[in-house]
Amino acid sequence: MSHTCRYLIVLILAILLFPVAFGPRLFLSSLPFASLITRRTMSSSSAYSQELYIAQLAVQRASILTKRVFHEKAKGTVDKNDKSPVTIGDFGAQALIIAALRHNFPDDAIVAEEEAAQLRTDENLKNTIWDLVRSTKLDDAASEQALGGAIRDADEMLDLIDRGNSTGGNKGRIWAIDPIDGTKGFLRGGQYAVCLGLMVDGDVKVGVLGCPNLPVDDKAPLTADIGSNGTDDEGHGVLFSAVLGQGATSRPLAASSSEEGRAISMRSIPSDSLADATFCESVEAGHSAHGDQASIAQKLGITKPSVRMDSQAKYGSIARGAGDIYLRLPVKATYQEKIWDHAAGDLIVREAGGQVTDIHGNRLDFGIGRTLANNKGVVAAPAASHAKVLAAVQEVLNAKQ
Ligand SMILES: Nc1ncnc2c1ncn2[C@@H]1O[C@H](COP(=O)(O)O)[C@@H](OP(=O)(O)O)[C@H]1O
Ligand SMILES: [Mg+2]
Ligand SMILES: [Mg+2]
Ligand SMILES: [Mg+2]
Repeated sequence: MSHTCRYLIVLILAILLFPVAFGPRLFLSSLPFASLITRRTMSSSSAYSQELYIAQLAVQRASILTKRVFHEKAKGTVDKNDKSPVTIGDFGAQALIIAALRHNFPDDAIVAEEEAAQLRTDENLKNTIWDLVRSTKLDDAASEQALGGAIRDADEMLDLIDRGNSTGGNKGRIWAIDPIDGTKGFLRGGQYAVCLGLMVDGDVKVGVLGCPNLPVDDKAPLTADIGSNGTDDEGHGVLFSAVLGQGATSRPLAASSSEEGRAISMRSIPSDSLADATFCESVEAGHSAHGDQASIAQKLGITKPSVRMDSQAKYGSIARGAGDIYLRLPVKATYQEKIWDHAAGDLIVREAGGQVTDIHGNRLDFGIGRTLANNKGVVAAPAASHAKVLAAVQEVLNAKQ
């Protein structure tokens, strides 16, 4: 065999063996469809896998608490003169999530919606919440252990709730918590979400949404949901998750942590045929401008009526293709959206193939504090049609001026 021939054989062998030697991920990542492959493999060794695992368990545990609150309220066990049951759910869920984060990531900062001041002056309220918190556990002992187990006493619970007082910013690791998003939906037995996101240097890296009243089935048609008395059957309760660069998934909220999530993606609708699109918006007319949103839909040729639902369940729903567009146009020019109302949903939609901006076309800026002070409103749509939707938003808003 000639020298050149031997050289050629070695070269061919090296090319063939390269993927084996350096791992299939490296090989696959060089292929054009790599993002599709990595989207389906949120493996336990990927970046932020521990954060995702803990966030999912923490949201699952907090959702168990909120469901208990809903059903105890429905049975009339909460005194009418007491603080509202949603307040009980908010405080309890926030305490449980922060306990899990403090145990696992003690150096991380936390921005959470609620604070404990009210509880410190109301013994009755404090004890009601403490009763719920100390008795809410995950079924699986190992998972409960991973979250650090029980909170010591009611005073520690109050201190944990107040650990959510970070001012936020664009430095380091900061968790954003909305223990119950869509308070009004929760009270009506409609949609609500337990929301948790991790930002690193102002960029959302991990997002988890627990939606106890959404259908588990990703293909279930999106229906207006202003209240259904709290569904609590096998077919409801979904957990949406995303890690930056790794895609978005959904799985039953009641599933064990070992159950792999299903990859979800937004529906791809050609931007010239938006007539078939489904758009969703808040139930509350005070939270987004229904009139402007109807005009935008009309401009886009959308014929179906909007689907109104509370909370970040809207982000989850469009991310799995149950709807297509989420519009949240400001009612008052002075209102600043809160980071905990959007952090998880923004990432889940983007990782599912969507684009999320404000009404000016800017990405949501989570790095300037507890609010999205640099943004106005939200426009979320499949990436390919976002520009067209945004143009319609701006036409409608400009025509008002
Ligand atoms: N004027 C306003 N404009 C926009 N959002 C508002 C608002 N007043 C309250 N909100 C926010 O709207 C959230 C609910 O959103 P949605 O309308 O999509 O269900 C509330 O979250 P909470 O329910 O956690 O308080 C609250 O933070
Ligand atoms: Mg909220
Ligand atoms: Mg809330
Ligand atoms: Mg609130």
